[in-house]
Amino acid sequence: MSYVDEVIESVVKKNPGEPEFHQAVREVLESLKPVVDANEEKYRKEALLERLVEPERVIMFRVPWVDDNGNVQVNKGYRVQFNSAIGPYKGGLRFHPSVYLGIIKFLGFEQIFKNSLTGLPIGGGKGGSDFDPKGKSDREVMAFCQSFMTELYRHIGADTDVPAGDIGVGAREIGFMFGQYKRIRDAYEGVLTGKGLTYGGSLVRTQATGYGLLYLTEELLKLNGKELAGKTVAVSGAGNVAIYAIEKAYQLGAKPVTCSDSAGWIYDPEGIDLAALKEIKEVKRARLTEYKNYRPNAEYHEGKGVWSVKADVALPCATQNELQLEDAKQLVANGCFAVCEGANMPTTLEATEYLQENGVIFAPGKAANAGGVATSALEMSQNSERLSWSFEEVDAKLQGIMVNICHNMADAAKKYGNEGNYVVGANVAGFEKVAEAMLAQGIC
Ligand SMILES: NC(=O)C1=CN([C@@H]2O[C@H](COP(=O)(O)OP(=O)(O)OC[C@H]3O[C@@H](n4cnc5c(N)ncnc54)[C@H](O)[C@@H]3O)[C@@H](O)[C@H]2O)C=CC1
Ligand SMILES: O=C(O)CCC(=O)C(=O)O
Repeated sequence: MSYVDEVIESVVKKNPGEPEFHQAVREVLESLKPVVDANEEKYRKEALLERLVEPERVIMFRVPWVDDNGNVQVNKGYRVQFNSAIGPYKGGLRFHPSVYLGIIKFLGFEQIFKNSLTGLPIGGGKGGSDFDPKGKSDREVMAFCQSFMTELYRHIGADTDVPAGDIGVGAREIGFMFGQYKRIRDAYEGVLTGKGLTYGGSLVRTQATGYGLLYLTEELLKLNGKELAGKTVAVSGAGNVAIYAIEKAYQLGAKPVTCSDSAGWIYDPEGIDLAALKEIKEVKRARLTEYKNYRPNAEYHEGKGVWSVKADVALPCATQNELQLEDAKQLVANGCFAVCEGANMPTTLEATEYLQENGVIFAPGKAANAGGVATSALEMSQNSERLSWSFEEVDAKLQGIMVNICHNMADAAKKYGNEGNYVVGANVAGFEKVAEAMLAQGIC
């Protein structure tokens, strides 16, 4: 059995009941085989892969809070500090009822390579809770966030671990958590990113993941002799990533025609009405059923279905494993030629393989959605130097980072004999820097 297969087998055995974590490890390690084979003796001697798949620290805690009816509620809280070889732990917090340890571990593991790909000094971490902000009042969300931070504060800091947002955690939640951290620690520091602009946030962070996804998509299409302008785009999700992916798609001359939430999806052949979408999701925090009030001619369907629409480019921006084999088959049958992941691991392994085998340009999330965390790192830099950069300055840096990621992953794929396989390219390019740093720092 190869070294990679041994480690995958041991991860499955030692981490029972965590299929998403197994999936993420399998996807990364299998694509690293050419690098691992070339360095097997050294890596085995240092147990490099065994250390890579084991988080440096896992923190799990109780989050008690009182709801508007005076009842005590209890949620689970997590922070997985996965790898600090190249910088302080960095990665978002997810508040969603589906959160359990396996989800946070898969996200933290992915974050190691994504953060490395940005070229910035940030390690990998992720956290969250099974708390569901949906349907809660602002007071309840604040009570929860304050309780969450009352435990988390002792494990994080501007130079140790810097959380940010993810599903269910946006500007409102970051604000409540920042306020509580400051109060407990009596320190005004860049301990979280995605902060409001009046208290240390960076311009462009709100838009960064969606914008970055489109910058990379445009560059990757160019690299493959195609262009984004004039193309029809299918987008899933209706949150932070999806909204700003749609916005930038329009700016680059493409036409996004779909979006979705966990209850249903919209097909608007005229192109998604961005102002309506922002009002429904960012202001009213309502369901997509409301979209028909703004655009009576658009279609609303319950359940899943975005990938059945005819589109040239697909951008999954909702959640893990939302694009499955059957969806991939439909996309290919409808002539889709590129899938770029805005969400983390939205495409299953089988669907990814099918897309690649059928000549679809496929950009994995750890490259394609790295613009969010990259801009978070730019927020950290601004906080350290007590300065704020202009929108244009941050946006230009973001664009440069995404173009670099695109070329680095393409070059790495080519170097290891897998030209055009951007899954291999992104994983190898992200891994090489982390591996070198881990080896240089000894057994730790
Ligand atoms: N916010 C960020 O900066 C980054 C987010 N991501 C990833 O992008 C994805 C979306 O995150 P955000 O837009 O930030 O979250 P969000 O909370 O703003 O929006 C999530 C969207 O996905 C939908 N969704 C969630 N679970 C779903 C399910 N089970 N079925 C169908 N739809 C579902 C929600 O209805 C919502 O529209 C996640 O995978 C996240 O990890 C990746 C990089 C950075
Ligand atoms: O901005 C950050 O620190 C993290 C963003 C994030 O959660 C992600 O890249 O998946």
